Amino acid sequence: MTITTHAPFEAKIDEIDAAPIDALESLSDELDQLMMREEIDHLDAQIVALVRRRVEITRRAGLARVGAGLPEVTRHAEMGVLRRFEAQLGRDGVSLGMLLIRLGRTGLPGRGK
Ligand SMILES: O=C(O)C(=O)C[C@]1(C(=O)O)C=C[C@@H](O)C=C1
Repeated sequence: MTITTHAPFEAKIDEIDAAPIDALESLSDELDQLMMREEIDHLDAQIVALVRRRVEITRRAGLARVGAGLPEVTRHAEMGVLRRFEAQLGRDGVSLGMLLIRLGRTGLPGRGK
């Protein structure tokens, strides 16, 4: 079970409760920023989990190919990945796709090949 604490929010809400009316706008902006920060952190954690999962699956696919006597790498599939990333994200998408493909080849730090 994951326990999430919202201490920064609670502290901010207490501050808003106690604030004079003319300070409310800037306090509410700070609250928006805290909420956005929390969402960004949450998205980053999801991205990391997805990258880990992708590495695991692509390594398994590579090992299966080797087990079947095929090359570990399939350039055709890699080009398809890069084209899809480019279509969605442009040139930086290609860089991101290459990074993901490379992580699949090298494995994650501390986990061996
Ligand atoms: O699509 C596959 O078959 C994969 O193994 C995945 C993947 C990738 O990272 O996208 C990994 C290695 C291959 O060379 C091609 C593509």
